[in-house]
Amino acid sequence: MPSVLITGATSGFGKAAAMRFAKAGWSLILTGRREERLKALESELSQHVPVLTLTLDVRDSEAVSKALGELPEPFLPLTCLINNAGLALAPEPSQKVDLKDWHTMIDTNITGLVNVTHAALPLLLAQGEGASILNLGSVAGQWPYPGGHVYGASKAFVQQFGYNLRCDLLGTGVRVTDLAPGMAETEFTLVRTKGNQEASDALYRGTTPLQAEDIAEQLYYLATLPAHININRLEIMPVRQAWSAFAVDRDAN
Ligand SMILES: NC(=O)C1=CN([C@@H]2O[C@H](COP(=O)(O)OP(=O)(O)OC[C@H]3O[C@@H](n4cnc5c(N)ncnc54)[C@H](OP(=O)(O)O)[C@@H]3O)[C@@H](O)[C@H]2O)C=CC1
Ligand SMILES: O=CCS(=O)(=O)O
Repeated sequence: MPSVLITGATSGFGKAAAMRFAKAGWSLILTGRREERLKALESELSQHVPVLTLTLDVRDSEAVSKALGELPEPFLPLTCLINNAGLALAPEPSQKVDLKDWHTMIDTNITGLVNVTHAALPLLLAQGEGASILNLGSVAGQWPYPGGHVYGASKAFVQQFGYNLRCDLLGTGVRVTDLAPGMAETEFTLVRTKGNQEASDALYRGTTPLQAEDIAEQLYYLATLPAHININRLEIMPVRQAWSAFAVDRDAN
C-alpha cells in the first residue's frame, strides 16, 4: 500500500489532499500543530486506511527528525512527501512589516520545508522509483506583487530547492515537483491577515478562486504519474485570475 506524508494536514490543501489520497487507499501520515483537527481527521479517515497523526511544528528540526525517524513499519517506505505546511503574513509593504513576521515565514516556508525534506529523504530513497516530493510553491515565487516581499521570496526558494534536489536525486527514481497555485480559497488569507474574516471573505467574493480540492486533485495526479515522468513545475491559476500591468511612479501635476 503506498503511503503519503502530508505536512499542514489540518486545513486547506493539506486536509483536502488527505481526503483525496485516502479515497485512493493510500496510508496517511498527517502532520500539523492543531492536534484536535488531526485527531478529527484520523477518526474519520482511519475507518478506511491506516492513519498516523504527528502533532508537529515543522520549524522544530529535532522534533521533525525524531518523529520521522520513528515511523512504524506499515507506513514505510514512503511513497510521497507533500511539503505543504506554510503561510503568508503581513500583506502590508516591506517598510511597514514587523520583522517577526518575516522570520516566521522564513522559519516555516524555508527552514520547516528543509527540515521535513531532510528527515524524509532516506524514507523516500528506500522506495526509490515512483517516489515523489511535492512542494507547495506559489505563483508568488515567480511573479512579484506589492506585499509579496518575504512570502514570494520564500516560494522562489521552494522552486529552486526543488530543482537542485532533482539534480542530486538523479538516478534514484525520486521525483520532485514545485506545484505553484494562484488564488485559492482556504484559511490562507485568514492567517495572512491575522484573523480578519471580513478581509478574507472580501478577497474571494465575486470571483471564482481555486478550491482546496482542485489542488488535492493535482497532488494526486502528480503522485500517481508513470514512474518515468517528472513534472518540474506546475503553475495553476483560476481562469478568473491573471497578471497586471507594470506599476509606474509618476510626478504629481
Ligand atoms: N491558498 C492559496 O492561495 C495558496 C497557498 N499556497 C501554499 O499552500 C500551502 C497550504 O496553504 P493553504 O492550504 O492555502 O493554507 P491553510 O492556512 O489553510 O493551511 C496551512 C497549513 O499549514 C500548517 N502550518 C502552518 N505553519 C505550520 C508550522 N509551523 N508547523 C506545522 N504546520 C504548519 C497549518 O497547520 P497548523 O496551523 O495546524 O499547524 C495548516 O494545516 C502553503 O504552503 C501556502 O503557502 C500556495 C499558493 C496559493
Ligand atoms: O500563494 C498564494 C497565492 S498569492 O496570494 O501569492 O497570490
